[in-house]
Amino acid sequence: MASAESVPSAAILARGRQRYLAATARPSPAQRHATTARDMRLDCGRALLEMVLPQHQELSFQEVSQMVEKISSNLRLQMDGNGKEGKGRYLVARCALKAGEVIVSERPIFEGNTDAQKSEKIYSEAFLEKLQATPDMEDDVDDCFHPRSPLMDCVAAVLLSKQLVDEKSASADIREKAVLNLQKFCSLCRSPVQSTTDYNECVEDLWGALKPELQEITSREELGHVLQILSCNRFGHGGQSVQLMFAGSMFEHSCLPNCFLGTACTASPNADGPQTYRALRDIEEGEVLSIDYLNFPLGYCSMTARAEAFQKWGFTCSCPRCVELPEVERSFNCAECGEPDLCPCRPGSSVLQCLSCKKVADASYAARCLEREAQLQREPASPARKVGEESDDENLLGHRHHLVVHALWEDVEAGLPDSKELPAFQQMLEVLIESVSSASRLEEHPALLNLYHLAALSTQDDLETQKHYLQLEHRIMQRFFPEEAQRQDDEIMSLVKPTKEPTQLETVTVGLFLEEIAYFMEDMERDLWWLLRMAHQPAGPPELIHGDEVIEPVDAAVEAAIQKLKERADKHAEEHVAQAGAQGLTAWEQHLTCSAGVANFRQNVLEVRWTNLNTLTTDPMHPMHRMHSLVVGASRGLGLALTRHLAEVAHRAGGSGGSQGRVLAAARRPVPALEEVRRSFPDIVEILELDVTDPDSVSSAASRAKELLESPRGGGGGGGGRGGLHLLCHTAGLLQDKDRGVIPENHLQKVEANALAYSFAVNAIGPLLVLKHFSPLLKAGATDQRTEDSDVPGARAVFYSARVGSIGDNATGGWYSYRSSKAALNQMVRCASIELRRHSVCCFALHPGTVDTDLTRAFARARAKYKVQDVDEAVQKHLQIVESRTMADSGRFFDWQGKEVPW
Ligand SMILES: C[S@@+](CC[C@H](N)C(=O)[O-])C[C@H]1O[C@@H](n2cnc3c(N)ncnc32)[C@H](O)[C@@H]1O
Repeated sequence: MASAESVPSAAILARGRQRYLAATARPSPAQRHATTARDMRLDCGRALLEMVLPQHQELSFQEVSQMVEKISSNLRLQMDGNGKEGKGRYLVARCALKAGEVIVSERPIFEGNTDAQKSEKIYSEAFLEKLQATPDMEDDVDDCFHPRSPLMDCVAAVLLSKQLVDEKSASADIREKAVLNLQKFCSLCRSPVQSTTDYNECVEDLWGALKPELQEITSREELGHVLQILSCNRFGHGGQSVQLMFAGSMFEHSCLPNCFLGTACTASPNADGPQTYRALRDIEEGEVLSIDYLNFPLGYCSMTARAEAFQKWGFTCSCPRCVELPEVERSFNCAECGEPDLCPCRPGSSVLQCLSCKKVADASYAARCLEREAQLQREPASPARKVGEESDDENLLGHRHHLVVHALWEDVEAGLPDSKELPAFQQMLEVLIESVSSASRLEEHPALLNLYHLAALSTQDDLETQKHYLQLEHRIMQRFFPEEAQRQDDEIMSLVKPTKEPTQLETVTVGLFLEEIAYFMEDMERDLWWLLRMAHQPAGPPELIHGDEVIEPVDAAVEAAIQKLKERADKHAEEHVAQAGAQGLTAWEQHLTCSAGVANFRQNVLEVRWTNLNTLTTDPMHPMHRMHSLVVGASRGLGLALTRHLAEVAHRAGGSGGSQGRVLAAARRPVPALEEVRRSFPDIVEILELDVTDPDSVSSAASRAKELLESPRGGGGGGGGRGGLHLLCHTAGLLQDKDRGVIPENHLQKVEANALAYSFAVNAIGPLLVLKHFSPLLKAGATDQRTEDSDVPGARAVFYSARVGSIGDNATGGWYSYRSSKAALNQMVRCASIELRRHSVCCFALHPGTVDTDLTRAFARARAKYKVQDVDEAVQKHLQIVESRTMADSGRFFDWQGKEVPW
């Protein structure tokens, strides 16, 4: 899977400019010093807008801030200096933000792509005959005059927008939008060091190529300014696109940024869709927000090289990486301990100190290292290869030195090598992974997504290692692109889960999914996809949509592929079918499982990469299938659905001799629907009588549960082992009970002491009593399932609370008893989480959303206002949330989408 590799402007911009613009620019030193960045911006700001749109006003700082704050309520715009000095405008967090959280999401004001939609018009109408691409120029889209250059496409977008403002046939709306975009565009910062004259040659060429009608609406000077704005603010996707953002252009730079441009490219690969900036780590309210203008691998270089790059933007970076931290990008091999950790103790220092053994290198060794570095920098040949070929005496550069890393990066970008070179490829990836973490001082970084993915692809012969990389990749995806992780999870799930109706799937995810298979199965991807669907779709395969085209999977080639697969499966059948059969797979799945490649795919991609969605349904080996759970409030609604779902999961996982999970369903009395579930799963489900308002009943239910979990199953089979409980789902709760006078009071005068006390008894005191009496069982279960990873809970307790119980979220008042009893429950969950943390029991509160149950049916208005979820789908989601919680989530409050709710 490709990572979301959008990078800020000047990185790519610098490349584009170097190739064309900078090459043609010949600023005289006098010019360079005569006009500073700030002078340019201020002195020419008004002039530029007047030039572009004579009848319109330049935006003031207040107007720009209001617009920015309207785009995202997380942002505040501030100004440093008086315009001639300081860093100009910059963004600040208005509130605390969590890592991965979206800070701002906006569409580009102007955009250009390699498919050059905008410039095509200008090219065909204006200068096609003058600037036709020759075959040898085909791929050279970095040249800004290439007909498919994204830079030229973006210039064209600006010119066409300007033309539109005066176009009588365009609607007022469209013209207004064009004006606003041009106003925003003209308010952006301009490339500081190079003045308009730097662009003279480029401007001249561009001007000469323009059709007279277009020349009429612009000027050479204006074109120069447009190029300057593009230079300073350009974002882009590799060499494929140029995007001009408005709020996004206000981020300042830091080499240790707290934000990143984090649009998962799989969500909208070609779209002029919104670009998303996210938090790279937790951010406090009032913190200055920054992104890395250079990104990895461009910014992975010496501090001096970075400083040179920043000169193009006219600033000197004063972040800790540029000023005080050891320069890890220039690591040498330590002569004392042999570790590759000897680096300048501060940026630019010639004193080298080892980060491992802490020894300072003697002056002569340091001089040899620095001399070797300088020599390699002067030599054009690849230093990584040179380093590999060095004699011991010259083997001075550490493997994380930027000269080595850049050469490795190039090799890795070339893609997976032949199988015999895979081990070396993995080593390269390991070095790059280490380098990203050490330079960013972060263990989890979005740049690792693609590296982990490649690492997983390159380890197909070692399932355990592959699993490890897929897990790491999935963690990065969830941390930095949570919505995309969820979207993929849902789509993959729909791919492997039986549904009644054939559905449509986007090729984006299917493509990723097939990429995995294709790697193992050569050209059989579409057929395999079809087979997988067949295996799970009683109603036959769905349509596969690619753009507007519906791909018909069933044809002669597919028939042949099926035959081929069957043969392959048969070959492995003897070894595998018995095992697959024991896992309860269908005949088709058995065939698929038997294929070594697909077995890889199933085990590692589905079971690991999409762990949390898959475990409960298709992975019989997952520990959650052998866990013992308790559902309190199991007689109806969510509790009943949870009981049924957990029982199905335990049943599907099969097992015997005590290895099968058990589900204890606690209810005030056993209602017919619950009896029915018990009858369907007699070895799994046990009903416990429990009234949360009666302490004795809770205590005896806990004793009974202990007996059941310790005793032989169903009076005969294996028992529950050490009598532990691994999951407690407390769903019992009360919103209204007319017989007891409990109503959602909308007025103080409707509050009644007895009703209030009863609400508290059911919603707050009851759950705490349940936890009091069942916590010994949870602790035992946690001891049972605890792993070496202290982040992974041994047992989990989820308490169904409600967002209306959040004090921070209460804007409308009312519902006194329900709100306050749920608030009390929240506090109790928090307290218990602290007490139970050291036992590895994770406790948290969950807002289930509006689910189609008896409770919500009584509230027609609420149902109309909120998305009502189907109860079975809802409990599956809840269990995914339960399962993906780590100990860090204990004592917190989440909603049904896994988003945190304020207390
Ligand atoms: C993309 S713009 C950022 C917004 C800009 N500050 C403004 O007022 O519009 C880039 C410019 O911001 C300033 N800048 C960004 N990061 C900076 C930093 N870390 N230190 C000083 N100036 C910085 C430089 O003038 C740079 O040319």
